[in-house]
Amino acid sequence: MIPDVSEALSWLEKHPEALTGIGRGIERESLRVQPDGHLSQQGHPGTLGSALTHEWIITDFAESLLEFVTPVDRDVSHLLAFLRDIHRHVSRELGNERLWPFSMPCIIRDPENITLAQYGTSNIGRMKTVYREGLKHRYGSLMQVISGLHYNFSLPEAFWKAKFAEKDAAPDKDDVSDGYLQLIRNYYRFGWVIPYLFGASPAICETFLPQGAGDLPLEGNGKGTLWLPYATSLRLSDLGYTNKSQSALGITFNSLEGYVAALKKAIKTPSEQYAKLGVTDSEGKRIQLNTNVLQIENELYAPIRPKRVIRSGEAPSEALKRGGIEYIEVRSLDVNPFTPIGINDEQVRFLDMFLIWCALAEAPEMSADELQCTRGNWNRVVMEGRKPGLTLRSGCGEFVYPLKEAGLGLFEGLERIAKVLDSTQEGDHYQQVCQNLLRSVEDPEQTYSARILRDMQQQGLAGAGITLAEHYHQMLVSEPLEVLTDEQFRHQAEASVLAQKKIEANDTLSFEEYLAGRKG
Ligand SMILES: Nc1ncnc2c1ncn2[C@@H]1O[C@H](COP(=O)(O)OP(=O)(O)OP(=O)(O)O)[C@@H](O)[C@H]1O
Ligand SMILES: N[C@@H](CCC(=O)O)C(=O)O
Ligand SMILES: N[C@@H](CS)C(=O)O
Repeated sequence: MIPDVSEALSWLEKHPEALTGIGRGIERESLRVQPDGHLSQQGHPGTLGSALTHEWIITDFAESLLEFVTPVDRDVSHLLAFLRDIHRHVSRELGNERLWPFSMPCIIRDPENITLAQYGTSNIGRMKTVYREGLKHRYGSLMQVISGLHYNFSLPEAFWKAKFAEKDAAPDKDDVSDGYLQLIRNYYRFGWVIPYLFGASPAICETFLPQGAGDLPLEGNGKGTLWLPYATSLRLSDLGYTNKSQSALGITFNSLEGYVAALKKAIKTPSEQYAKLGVTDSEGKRIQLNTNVLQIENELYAPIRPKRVIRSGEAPSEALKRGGIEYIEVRSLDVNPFTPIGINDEQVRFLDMFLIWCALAEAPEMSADELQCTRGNWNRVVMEGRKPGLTLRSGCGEFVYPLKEAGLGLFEGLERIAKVLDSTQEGDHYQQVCQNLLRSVEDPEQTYSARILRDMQQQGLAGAGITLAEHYHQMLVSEPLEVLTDEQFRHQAEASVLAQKKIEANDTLSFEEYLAGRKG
């Protein structure tokens, strides 16, 4: 089931320089909650600046759903210190509010109390809020306040030069795009290892399922916390931040042209279901940007996305067409509850190794149906990944491969990559991470989901969340800033407010003209 990458590994071992300069960026989401764990009803704190234009501190779906974004970084410790400084600064500005430490939301009795994120009166600001109105009507606000941790990753030019060394010319943007598409196809085939190791949403609050659990064999503590005994990431299940109907979009990753064409088609294809909602409500207020399957390209909820930094007004797919794939966005990480900042050094280093492995392993082209078959392994892992003897499948075949064997096979390759990565710097951090995570492959009860489930069963999800939120708050507010300064945060907040005002002052089109002119 696990492809043999020894040939590719041998060229990598000859070119350790190919792994110097990996680019990384993190987006961490977290709900602002009241001390009792209920969702904040306050607006985005003014001292944090504008959520529309701030470089590091924005909001996702809801006014209370913070999102912290780090710039690209090539040093793991600096990246995590930057992210921690953002958490330290924001925590100091929250007053009696706290940052929810889990992916699955806290106690939300009435989803109507979830205020959509507000971005001011400019056309782009109004568009972002109408987009969220559409998400609310299409998927419901409860799904949209699930918090994720997105890991952005790029390989250095030296990697592509070594990989395409047999070509007489230096690799061009099409070679690099094809290399990232190979990585993405392998991510669909083997990325289930991420929720297995790091999934941290085995439980939910019963308020998350107002319509009930259907035929899911959920267990509970009789006090509002529900779980599946072997679940790893309900966030990635059909209960969570996914949309089954999107599998019909025919998105494939065999060529960049094919991917872009399918994405552009999806934002132009009317949806009968969403047409029934209408574009405006009975009072003429816009309730979605349009009635297409995807309102904008961001609405494609894929576990991984090919990306290029966009220019002002450019759609993500247009940036990809312009310059090819620049980096990839891994969207399958739950918020890690064992650290105040949602991700730790071990996860960053594992992802480095795994994504390099995905870029090396052979990855035959995959049809939309074959991509859909890979969901089978992901669904098994998110719903019951820790079940003893669980089996996975290769392609669309039978479920005959024990997860443990597949995991051990994968780690054989990762350990060779770890040695190359460690050879480029001090210490044996990457090899240590492999050794530590192998314990979770051998024993599912060492995984993140097993560990946090025990806490949630004992204290209840809300109780465990409130305790952790308070503990992390006290920790963060007591720590001095490490790589940023108060002055930089003050400047960022002021500059973001001025930038928003400038956008609002420079609008020339009406809102409807602006929407009509948007490309994605
Ligand atoms: N070359 C790169 N390599 C690795 N990470 C990158 C690279 N370029 C940008 N990033 C990271 O990607 C992330 C981009 O996040 P940002 O929210 O700014 O854009 P986005 O993800 O396109 O927006 P949205 O979240 O609305 O889709 C940042 O963390 C940034 O550091
Ligand atoms: N909150 C979503 C991501 C929102 C977005 O698409 O950026 C998640 O859980 O990952
Ligand atoms: N970030 C999510 C919710 S706003 C999206 O873009 O769809």
